[in-house]
Amino acid sequence: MKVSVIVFPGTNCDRDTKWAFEKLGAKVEFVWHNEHDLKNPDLVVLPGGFSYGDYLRSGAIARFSPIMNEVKDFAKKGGYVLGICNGFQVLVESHLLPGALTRNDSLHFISKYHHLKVVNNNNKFLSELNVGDIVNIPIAHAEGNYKVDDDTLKKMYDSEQVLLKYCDEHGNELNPNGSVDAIAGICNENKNVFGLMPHPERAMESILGGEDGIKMLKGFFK
Ligand SMILES: NC(=O)CC[C@H](N)C(=O)O
Repeated sequence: MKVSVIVFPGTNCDRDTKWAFEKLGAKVEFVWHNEHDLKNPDLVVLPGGFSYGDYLRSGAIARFSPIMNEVKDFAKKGGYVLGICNGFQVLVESHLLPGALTRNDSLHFISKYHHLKVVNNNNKFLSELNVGDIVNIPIAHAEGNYKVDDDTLKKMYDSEQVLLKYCDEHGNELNPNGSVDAIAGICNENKNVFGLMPHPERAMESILGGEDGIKMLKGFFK
C-alpha cells in the first residue's frame, strides 16, 4: 500500500498523517504542492492544517496549487483520495466533493474529542465499521460548518455519500459547528474521494486519548 501525502505551505498534519499510515503498514511519501508527480500511490491524502494561512477561505488558495491538477486527474481515473480537515476543505474548494465548509456557528476554533456516527459504510474508507457504530475522534477547526443545497443533499443521501455525522456518546445528534444535518464526512458519487473534518490520524494510540482512527483508516488497506 503506497500513500502520497500532499504538503501545502501551512499544512501542519503531514507528519502525523505519515506516521498514522506507516503504523498501519503503508509506504508513505510526501509530495510538495508545486510538484507534478504523485509518485504512483494507491491513495492520495490531503492532510490537515492551514494551507496558505486560511487566507480568503480555508482551502481556497490551495485549490490552485500545481499538484491539484494531478490530484484531479488521479481522482477522475478512480484513484482513492482522502481529505482530512483542511484537506476536506481543499477537496470541496476544488469541486472534487460537493458543498462548502463555512465558519463554525460559534465563530470560534473548536479543538476537542467528539463522537461521530457511521451513517454509511458501503465504501472502501468505512468498510471496517458498521452502520450505527460510534467513534470518538478529535476535531480541530474554525471552518467546519458544512453547507450544501437541498437538492444536492437529497442526491447525496440517495447515492450513499453522507458517511459520518456528529453525535453524543449515545449516538444522539450533537452538532458542534452548525453543519447541515450534523454532517462530519462525505464522499463523491463514485465513492473514491472522501472528506471529513475530524482527524482519525490523531486517534491512533490509546495512550494519546484513543485509537478509533485505526478502524477508520484501516478500510483503505483492504
Ligand atoms: N486542523 C485543520 O486542518 C484546520 C483546518 C482549517 N485551518 C480550519 O481551521 O478550519
